[in-house]
Amino acid sequence: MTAPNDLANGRDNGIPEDVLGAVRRLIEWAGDDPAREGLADTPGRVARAYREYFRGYGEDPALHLSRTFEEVGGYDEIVLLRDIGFQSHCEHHMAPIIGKAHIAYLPGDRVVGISKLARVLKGFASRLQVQERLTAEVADCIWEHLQPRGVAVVIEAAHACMSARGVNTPGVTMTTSRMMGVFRDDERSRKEVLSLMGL
Ligand SMILES: Nc1nc2c(ncn2[C@@H]2O[C@H](COP(=O)(O)OP(=O)(O)OP(=O)(O)O)[C@@H](O)[C@H]2O)c(=O)[nH]1
Ligand SMILES: [Zn+2]
Repeated sequence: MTAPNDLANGRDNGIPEDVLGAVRRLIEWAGDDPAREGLADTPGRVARAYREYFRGYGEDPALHLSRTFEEVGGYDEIVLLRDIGFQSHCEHHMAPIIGKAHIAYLPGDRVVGISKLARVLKGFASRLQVQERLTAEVADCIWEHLQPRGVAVVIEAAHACMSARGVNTPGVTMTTSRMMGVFRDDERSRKEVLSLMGL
């Protein structure tokens, strides 16, 4: 049943009743009363939050790399976007993964607007993920669509499924990386990009 307040404000229009019902059932299963005043609008809020968390299923991150430009004054060194904060959700527990990414590439013929690298990250992060796949998907997408001479992606993140449950160990971060092209093949380039990342 749709909660009265949700009917009044109409914000749950378009959210399937079985989705609202599933959240109500989870609240009940956790031990609370989904009909009490403070929880009456919660299924709608959760459903809308899911739309935000998982908006990545509705987008193709590669499209962010379709607008490139050539005129960069002959610049042919590393381009690095450092400390890009992001959040995702682990596919095992649907718990938050919160961290930062460093994304670098060595341009070939074309460069991309720098915000687009963060958009690619957010697109893949807004899905159920494991950190290894997120890292690989971001690197592969840039490699394939920008055709640079090298790509380096390093992600450092904390997993709420480790800090807030299970092994209950806050303060742990996981680091993953994917190096492609010169950053994989050439030791000096790899060292340079890692040093620019502050690693
Ligand atoms: N490699 C990897 N593991 C992850 C990631 N996110 C969560 N995990 C782990 O996925 C594993 C799932 O293990 P299971 O034994 O199936 O689940 P569980 O019984 O809930 O495990 P615990 O978390 O140890 O309680 C756990 O060890 C998590 O820490 C990730 O991004 N990468
Ligand atoms: Zn997990």
